[in-house]
Amino acid sequence: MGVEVRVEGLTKSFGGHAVWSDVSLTLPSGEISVLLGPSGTGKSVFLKTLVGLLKPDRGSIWIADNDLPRLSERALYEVRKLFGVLFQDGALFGSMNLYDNVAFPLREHTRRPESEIKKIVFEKLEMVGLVGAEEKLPGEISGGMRKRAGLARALVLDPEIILFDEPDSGLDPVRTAYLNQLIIDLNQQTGATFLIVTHDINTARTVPDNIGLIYHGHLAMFGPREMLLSSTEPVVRQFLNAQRIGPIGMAEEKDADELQAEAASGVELPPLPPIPLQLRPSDGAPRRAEHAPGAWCRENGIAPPPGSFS
Ligand SMILES: Nc1ncnc2c1ncn2[C@@H]1O[C@H](COP(=O)(O)OP(=O)(O)OP(=O)(O)O)[C@@H](O)[C@H]1O
Repeated sequence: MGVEVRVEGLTKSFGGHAVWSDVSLTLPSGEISVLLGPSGTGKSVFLKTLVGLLKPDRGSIWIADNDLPRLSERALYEVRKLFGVLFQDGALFGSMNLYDNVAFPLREHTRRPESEIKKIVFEKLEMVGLVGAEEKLPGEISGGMRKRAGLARALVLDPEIILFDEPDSGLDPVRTAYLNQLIIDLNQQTGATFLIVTHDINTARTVPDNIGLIYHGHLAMFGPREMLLSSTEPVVRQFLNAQRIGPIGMAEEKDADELQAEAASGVELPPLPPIPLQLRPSDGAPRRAEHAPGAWCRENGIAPPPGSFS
């Protein structure tokens, strides 16, 4: 029912260039965490490193008493079964219909009879609302349906940890809202630990229990949602409120001259917007890891922006 993932001092580079260094964070068991960051800061690399597709230069990824980068190939193969991954485009096989795509991990990794496979495939297709589309090829359905099919496939081995790489990319706002609700409902049903990489600020503000921000080769901040949504730390504040004013420039970090010019121009950031309530499961029940709205702010003596949690 979900496991904790503890990352300690993780560093990854390609050809001597560090993508990010010394990343430490804990994904609490059964909770939803979101990872944000400007394009190219290595969020996808982080997901691939977590699941063992890329090897870090340094650091640990602890799941119970297994340190993933130090496991043998054989042991890693077993631990990988704890993960379900939804890749950006759904990563479906174009020549297979949705049924066979979803059945694929079961046929590859288990010896279950076809009758049992059928039962599981239909259960997962039902969870993502795709019963009736099982005969379709990926090329015959919309992008949103492909994401849901990829999600059904990610769920098929009953993972304890689910990683989502930009589940909302290419979706319109309405489909994104439906997908976010589906993510909350799946978290409620499965109790798995979720990590979502997204660029969608509305998703980041309403879906997770925790938020992390990667910027300029390091983890700028990771913690409870209310901590980041009430933060006045310049990078966090700029990114989570989608502002141009702040340390993050068009392509990279602004230099000192640019920041000075910005300060001299007298333009100020607008006040922090109210912190919204977290999305709840469709049946209106409290989330598994629900913390009372405003509890983190109260416990830490932080006044939330006016109008929060209403
Ligand atoms: N296998 C690889 N070999 C060499 N460089 C790589 C490899 N994979 C990723 N990179 C580099 O690592 C950096 C981070 O890439 P990544 O795709 O993780 O960024 P991202 O934060 O997910 O970006 P986006 O938000 O645009 O999807 C990029 O500069 C990319 O070119």
